[in-house]
Amino acid sequence: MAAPCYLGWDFSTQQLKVIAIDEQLRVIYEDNVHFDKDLPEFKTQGGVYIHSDRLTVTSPVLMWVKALDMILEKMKSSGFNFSQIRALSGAGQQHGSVYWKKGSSQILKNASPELPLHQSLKDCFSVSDSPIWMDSSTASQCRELEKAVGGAQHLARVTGSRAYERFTGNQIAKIYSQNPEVYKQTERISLVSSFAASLFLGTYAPIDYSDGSGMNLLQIWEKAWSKSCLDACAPGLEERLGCPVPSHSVLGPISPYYSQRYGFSPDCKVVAFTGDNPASLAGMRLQEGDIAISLGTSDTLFLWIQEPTPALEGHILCNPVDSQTYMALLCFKNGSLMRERIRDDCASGSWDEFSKALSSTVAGNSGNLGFYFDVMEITPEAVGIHRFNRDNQKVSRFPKEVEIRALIEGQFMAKRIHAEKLGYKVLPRTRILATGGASHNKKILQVLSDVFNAPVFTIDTANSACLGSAYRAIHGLVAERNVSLADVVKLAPEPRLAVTPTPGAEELYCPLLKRYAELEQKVIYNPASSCL
Ligand SMILES: O=C(CO)[C@@H](O)[C@H](O)CF
Repeated sequence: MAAPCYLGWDFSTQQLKVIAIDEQLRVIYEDNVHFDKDLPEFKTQGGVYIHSDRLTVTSPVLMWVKALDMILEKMKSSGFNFSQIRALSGAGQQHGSVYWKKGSSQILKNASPELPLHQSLKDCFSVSDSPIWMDSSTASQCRELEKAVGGAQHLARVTGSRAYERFTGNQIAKIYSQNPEVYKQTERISLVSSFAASLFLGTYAPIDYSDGSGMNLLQIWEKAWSKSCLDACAPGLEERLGCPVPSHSVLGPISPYYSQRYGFSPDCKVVAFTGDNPASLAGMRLQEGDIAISLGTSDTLFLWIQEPTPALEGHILCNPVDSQTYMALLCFKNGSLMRERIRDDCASGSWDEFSKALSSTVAGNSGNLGFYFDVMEITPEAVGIHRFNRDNQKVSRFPKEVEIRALIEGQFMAKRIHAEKLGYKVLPRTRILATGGASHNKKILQVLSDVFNAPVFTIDTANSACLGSAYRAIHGLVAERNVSLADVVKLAPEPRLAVTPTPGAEELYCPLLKRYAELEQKVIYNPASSCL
């Protein structure tokens, strides 16, 4: 009898990934299909089409279907034993949407095991190029939605976010207004995550609460669609979306298509798919009070929050592993590219010199503060470089090592301030899980630890969404018995402790954080007086 295993899928922007883990959570198989390289017939760049208006960004839905066919064939020819899979779950890039044409439910249900799925489903989509998260062509729909429901702050309070161009409700509103006939021909609208789950289920899979929180349509407290938001986007939307479900739901057994074509056990369960960031929270095994910081091109914060306060920045989502709590997502666009530019200007392009500068300057930088936004920042909406001395006077430059510390302290103080604005509280048990390029630099992590007054652990999250999906596949089988995800994955490798806060850090940074928040109000982008 083959040892049971669990699959985790990640339908991300550039590739489809799969990971198989055994009962001891050891990875026994992983594979991927890279859209540009392995499916060149679709001619995508980075898995997407950037349209001539530079605002519209889409991906061909049949490419995602064909990638699944391809990866399953690769697994089959590698001799993978599909009959050992007890459950599977997955993730999809958030906010993207898939439009199923009238009659497709029957075609999906009766797909012949003699054919690859992409051949059976080739006429099933009323929109062949799905809008995805990189799209920013729906500014007018965002304004209309906020107006229809009582303003940006009210929309944030109800759905967890103000209106964002990439959010699905606004994308659906654009399709309805520009192609009413296409919308009429559409019997079901999925997110990328629930579309992927549908392929395994052989019928339309419901949207889960967590990924549904990225649509500007779901009431995150009641966990039900907001009628006023639905009506503001398009008529008859509720029946096209179906009812949302808890993210740990077992949706049903895998479609017979997979048993007949690949040898899956008919008892293999499909657990609701979710968004890539919620899946990463599961993969990083975040617990209440933890913060995950991905220090990448843009810096992303995931927070596990009990009592969130939705704000005009950042996003509050239903928590994918505990439907009584929430997760927050904060994106900071000026991340590693900003750090590299200052490294080049002030440390001759060397991280060693950059680190030495951090060691040679005191925590708190003698009261010097800086805001570094080479590109328009998301959190907050601001642009440019703004430096202030200890007396809050604007200055045009800092000595090189002061500039380096002002950048790093400023980036991390902004993260703490905006996390606390969303209701996050640094608790005695708070852990910071750092990942991404800069998480290999201990001097940078020491500043992070001091600003948050919390220990920093490093964790490799290359496949966190995939791994998190495999963890959620296991969790789905026991969630109804109130077993927490943490219990299910306690055998997983622990994050490694990297640094702890310097004694006295909290007393030093508390007043600085207050000053930083006040000065930030001065640098926020105001189109009327753009020359600050
Ligand atoms: O838009 C985002 C989150 O709000 C991105 O992180 C996408 O989920 C990436 F696929």
